[in-house]
Amino acid sequence: MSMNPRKSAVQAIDEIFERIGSREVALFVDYDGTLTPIAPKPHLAELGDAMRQRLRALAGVCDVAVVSGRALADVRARVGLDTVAYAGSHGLEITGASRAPSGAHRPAAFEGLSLEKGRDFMPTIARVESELRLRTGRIEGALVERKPFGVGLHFRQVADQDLPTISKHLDWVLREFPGFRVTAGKKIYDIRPDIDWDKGSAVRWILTYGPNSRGQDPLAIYIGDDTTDEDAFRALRPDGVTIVVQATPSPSAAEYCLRDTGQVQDFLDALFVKLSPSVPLPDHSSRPSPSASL
Ligand SMILES: O=P(O)(O)OC[C@H]1O[C@H](O[C@H]2O[C@H](CO)[C@@H](O)[C@H](O)[C@H]2O)[C@H](O)[C@@H](O)[C@@H]1O
Repeated sequence: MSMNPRKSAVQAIDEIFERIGSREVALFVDYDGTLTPIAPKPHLAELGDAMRQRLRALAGVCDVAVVSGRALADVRARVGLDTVAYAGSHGLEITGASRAPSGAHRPAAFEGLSLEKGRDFMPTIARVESELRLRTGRIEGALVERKPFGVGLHFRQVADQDLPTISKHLDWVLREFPGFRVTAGKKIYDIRPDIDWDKGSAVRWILTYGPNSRGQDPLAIYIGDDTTDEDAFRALRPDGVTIVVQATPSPSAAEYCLRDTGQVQDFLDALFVKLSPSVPLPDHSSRPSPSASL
């Protein structure tokens, strides 16, 4: 992981455009902390209309996929666009766009792709979920989030003195249910099947079986902010354009950075202009507020 001063993707926009050249772009974006500012609780992280408009517009000029740690059904409902593809449960479930963008003369993004990894783990995941609910149910602020292929244990609202108890229960579950691994994200422990598959494998799979099957060699652009996005950064370098969203410089495998979701929006605007110079930008009126402290 590099701590070298990273270039801002907004300031390095000309360099990124040079890398795009005449290639098609495949745009991958993470959800929490990238498209929406981090919120106190998972259900509060709603996608702003301005960001949705940008994704919709971009889906008309390049293939777009939202790659999230959330359940695929959850992130799809939050984004609410059927012209983009989705990967949920940190890449363990994938689906191509269900519709082509109207009037854009392009096929649906990553058309026909569909994948589920870790189905064999589902019965055990249900047991992990119920054990965690049982054991952390009395801890004020602890929240268990079930995804089809994993379980999130949130502690953003948990008092500092209760954090060791959270860790103790997590350790117990990991001992009791071998075959799982845990990723520490932003005030969350994500318990997922210990298989060789992550957001990096997911985007590589999408690139292999998506656009390439139409005879293209797109340039991947990946924007993300969290631990599991690092897998995608590593998988896509050196060809892909990798952009970490972070308020202060911290170690990351990404080549470029953006400060917050407001800058993500600025970058998406610039990308849209590059890919479709003759089409007017969507409305600029509503901007997300910068990410709160992470
Ligand atoms: O890969 P992502 O789309 O970034 O998902 C990562 C996790 O995001 C969500 O949790 C995080 O965001 C919440 C809302 O902003 C916040 O309250 C929480 O503390 C963060 O960890 C989501 O709930 C998780 O399932 C994802 O794994």
